[in-house]
Amino acid sequence: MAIEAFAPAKINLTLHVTGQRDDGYHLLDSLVVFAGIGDTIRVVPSDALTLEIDGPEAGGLSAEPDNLVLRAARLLAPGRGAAITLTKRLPVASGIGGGSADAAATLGAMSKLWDLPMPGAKQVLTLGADVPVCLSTSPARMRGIGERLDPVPPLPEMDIVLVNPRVAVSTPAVFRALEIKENPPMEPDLPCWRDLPAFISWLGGQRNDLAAPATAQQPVIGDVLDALRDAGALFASMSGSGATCFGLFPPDGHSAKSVAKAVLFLEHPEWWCTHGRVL
Ligand SMILES: C[C@](O)(CO)[C@H](O)COP(=O)(O)OP(=O)(O)OC[C@H]1O[C@@H](n2ccc(N)nc2=O)[C@H](O)[C@@H]1O
Ligand SMILES: Nc1ncnc2c1ncn2[C@@H]1O[C@H](COP(=O)(O)OP(=O)(O)OP(=O)(O)O)[C@@H](O)[C@H]1O
Repeated sequence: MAIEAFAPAKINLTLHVTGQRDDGYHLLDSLVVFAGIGDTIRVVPSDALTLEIDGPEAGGLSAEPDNLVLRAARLLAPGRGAAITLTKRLPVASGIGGGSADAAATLGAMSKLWDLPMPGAKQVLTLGADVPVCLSTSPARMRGIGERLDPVPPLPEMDIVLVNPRVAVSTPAVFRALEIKENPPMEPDLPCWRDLPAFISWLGGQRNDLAAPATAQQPVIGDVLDALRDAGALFASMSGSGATCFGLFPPDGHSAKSVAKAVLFLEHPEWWCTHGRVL
C-alpha cells in the first residue's frame, strides 16, 4: 500500500512581526494561505526508514537524517520503517515553507500508513514554526511563533504567481536584521471581504515586516516585486523571509498563467516562476 500526500506552498499574504520572546523567536501575526503548487510525498511500508528525492528542485537538498521529512517520520513513528519519496518542486529555503510543508505531509501520510495518532502541537512545533499551519493547508491567521492558529473569514477566489530570483535567504539572518521587533499586529477581527477588490484594497494596508531586511540582503527581491507589479498583479509582496514573492491575479485561469509563462519566463528565464490557484 502506498500513501501519497501533497505538500502545498505556504504563502504569507501578510507578515507582521509584533515582538520577540526571551528565547529569540519572534512573535508573528500573519495571514497564511496555500497554493495548488507544491511537493509530493509518497510513503510505502519498508523494513528501514529511507528517503529518495526526485523532481526539478531535488538538487537543492540531500536526503540527510536532518531532512525535515525524516525528522517528521521519526517523530511520528520512532523505529518504524518506510520508504519515502519526496518529489521536490518548491525551491529550498525560499520563504514558501517547502520543508515545513514536506514535514506536515509526511506526518499525515505516516499516520495514515500506520494508523497512528498525530503528535501533539508542542512536538509538531519542534520541527519548525511553520509546520503547525502547514498541517491544515487552509487559510489561517497565524500568531505566536506559529503555534496559534485561527480560521479567517472566507477569502475571494484568486490565482497566484510565485517568483523566486534564485537567491538563497537565511530565515534567522533576516529576522536578526529586522531593526524594530515590535510592530503593530493586524486588527483584532479581520473584516469579511465582500469580493476580490475589497480584499486587495485591505491587503494594501498590510505589511511583510521582513521584506525590508530581506531586500537589503538581496536587492533582486525589489526587481521581482517591480516585475510582478509591471505585469499587472493586483497585489504583490514577499512571502515569509523571502526571497519568493507572489502576485495575485483574478481567478480567470489565464491572467496568472500568461504572466508566469509569457512575461516573466521570457524576461527572466533565470528566475523560478510558476502559477496556480490559491487553495
Ligand atoms: C518566517 C516564516 O516563514 C513565516 O511563516 C516562519 O516563521 C519561519 O518558519 P520556519 O522556517 O519553520 O522556522 P524555524 O525552522 O522554526 O526557525 C528558523 C529560524 O528562524 C527564526 N524564527 C523563526 C520563526 C519565528 N517565529 N521567529 C524566529 O525568530 C529563528 O532564528 C529560528 O531559528
Ligand atoms: N524536505 C525539505 N525541504 C526543504 N528544506 C529542507 C527540507 N529538509 C530540511 N530542509 C532545510 O530546511 C531549511 C529551510 O528550508 P525551507 O524550504 O523549508 O525554507 P523556507 O521556504 O524559507 O521556509 P519558511 O517559509 O518556513 O521559512 C533549509 O536550510 C533546508 O536545507
